Amino acid sequence: MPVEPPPILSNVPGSFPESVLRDRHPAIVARVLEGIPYEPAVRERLGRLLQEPVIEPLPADAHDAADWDRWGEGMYGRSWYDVPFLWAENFFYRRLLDATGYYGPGPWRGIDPFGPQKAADLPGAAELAELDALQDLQEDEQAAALTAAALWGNSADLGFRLVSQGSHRVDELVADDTKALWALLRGGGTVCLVADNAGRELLPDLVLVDFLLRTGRAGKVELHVKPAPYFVSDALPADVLDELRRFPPDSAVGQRLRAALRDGALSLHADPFYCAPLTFHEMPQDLASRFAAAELTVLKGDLNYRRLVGDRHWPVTTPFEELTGYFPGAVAALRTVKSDVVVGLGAGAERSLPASWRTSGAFALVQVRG
Ligand SMILES: O=P(O)(O)OC[C@@]1(O)O[C@H](CO)[C@@H](O)[C@@H]1O
Repeated sequence: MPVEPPPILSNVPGSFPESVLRDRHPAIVARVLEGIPYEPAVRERLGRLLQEPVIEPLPADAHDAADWDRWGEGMYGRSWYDVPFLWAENFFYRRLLDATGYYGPGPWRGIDPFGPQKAADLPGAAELAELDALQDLQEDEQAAALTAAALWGNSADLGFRLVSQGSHRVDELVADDTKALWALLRGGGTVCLVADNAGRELLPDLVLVDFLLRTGRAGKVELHVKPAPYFVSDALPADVLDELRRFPPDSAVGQRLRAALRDGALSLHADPFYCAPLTFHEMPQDLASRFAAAELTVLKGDLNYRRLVGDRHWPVTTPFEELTGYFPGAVAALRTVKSDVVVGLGAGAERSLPASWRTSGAFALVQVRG
């Protein structure tokens, strides 16, 4: 295991993490307030969260206050910019839920602050039809098309699109282990798909799940989603159901997915770990056992990648296999590059890439450790 470089903080002027805290978080709050007519007390709490000079802990009576006391040891009372970026982002979303009363006893309990944005981004008939049509292709062509669709779907996250102007199509793969990925998917065992965003990313993910089950490449699929609203568009169990309702009643894909949920070939999981400020190195035993038993675990998205390799200043040439050696079982990352952490590239690979390649969302990677 290579020597660990320091964690990424947000206090470097002009850096990507600084821009997330300074620009993206206020934009996220503004969009939440546009979408839901929250009462004045909620609006005030959200305003105060954005102005907070130093990080305040959760109220002592929050159901998970003890967890956050532990995870946040040494963080409270400091500037949001001076603590690890991964922790700061995670706690921002937890505090946003606290401010909106998501876990409270009042009327806003269980209301997804990002719900209106997610609803507006649900796929339309054209997108569904396009993916449905893939069934007519040869199997290996379907596999390739679905990998690409699941990959570029990841560039559609709503937090990213709030501040990004560019195109959301992936232009180039900076690492492409697609062949190795499919070589691992022949056995009919269990595949864990750790999903990322709802809407335009979850749709190809679901069609991919159907393909895996339909072709016998997976005997079972576990679809892992977030237990609570997180990073704006991250998928919750309710989002999976919303998405399934988008398939027309006569869609064979939709029918098969619903049947797979009913008979257990497809199962949903929403472990609290997925909203904790931790990396996969600290995953709970239940998840570790599931990943160990799976033929392959596919991690979708930028944040899962950061949690897989560690949100640190890794040189890009750090071998992916070494950093993921601790992961219990074979693992694949399918990710549009939308933050600074990238490993597993060849020496000099960066030279031909534009300066903004790590954060533009125009580049992607498929990396596998078998
Ligand atoms: O995990 P996802 O949805 O692919 O991306 C999440 C993201 O947009 O949010 C973080 C910055 O706030 C970055 O990790 C990344 O840019």
